[in-house]
Amino acid sequence: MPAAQLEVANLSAGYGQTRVLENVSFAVPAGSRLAVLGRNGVGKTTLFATIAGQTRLYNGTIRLDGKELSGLESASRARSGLGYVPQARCIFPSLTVEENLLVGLKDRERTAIAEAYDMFPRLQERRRNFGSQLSGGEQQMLSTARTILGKPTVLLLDEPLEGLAPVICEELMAAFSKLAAAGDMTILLVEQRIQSALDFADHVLVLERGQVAWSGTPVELSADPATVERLLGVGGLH
Ligand SMILES: Nc1ncnc2c1ncn2[C@@H]1O[C@H](COP(=O)(O)OP(=O)(O)OP(=O)(O)O)[C@@H](O)[C@H]1O
Repeated sequence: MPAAQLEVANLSAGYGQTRVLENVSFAVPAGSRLAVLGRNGVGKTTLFATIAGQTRLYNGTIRLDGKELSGLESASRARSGLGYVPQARCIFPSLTVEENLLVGLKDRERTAIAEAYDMFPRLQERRRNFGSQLSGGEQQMLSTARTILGKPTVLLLDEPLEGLAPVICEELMAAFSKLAAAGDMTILLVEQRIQSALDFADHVLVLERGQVAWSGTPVELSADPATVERLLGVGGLH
């Protein structure tokens, strides 16, 4: 399946009575890469969790290639093509790397695992290790690989670089870029490492207090240090 377009319109969502997102709208063209940035607590994770069906939606629509997702359970959204790699790396610690990969596959061919190993050769080297024995970076690779084996057409990556060493960050970002270049997935990335996100993305959305505060290209954002300082709180990006 080719990459899909994601359209979010007038989205308001939160947890119970707590409203976090207010009237968020944006569209991500098929095959493109969107970075979602913002200070801590502005609602980035809530946005991804809402798209994935894991929060309370008060209002709005979420369309994947025109198909409305908002009434569907999380599992149905995944079957419709939505891949979600949450901030908390989702792996089974007591299963081996290979067993972790097989869990999602059910009756699909095992050959799909070769694609995961091709993307993350480290996982092949460690295929007999338990999830609990992996480094943070390897856990992120495994969590991402498990989602990708579901062949999503839109992929949400929530802070994949959190807590990882620079060399592992580079390895992961190179793998994500390769994935994006293959054209099968539209990728949305939440990341605190702003420069890595800007290097990756072709469009940027900045949230502030649950609303879209800025939208444009990485070049436009990099050229606007006042906006960067105001919305992201960093004095220059390098
Ligand atoms: N399960 C929850 N129940 C109630 N409030 C929550 C819950 N999860 C998050 N929040 C609140 O929602 C707001 C947005 O949090 P969210 O995690 O979406 O922000 P974020 O931009 O991803 O932050 P960070 O960069 O720190 O991960 C915060 O005020 C947070 O306290």
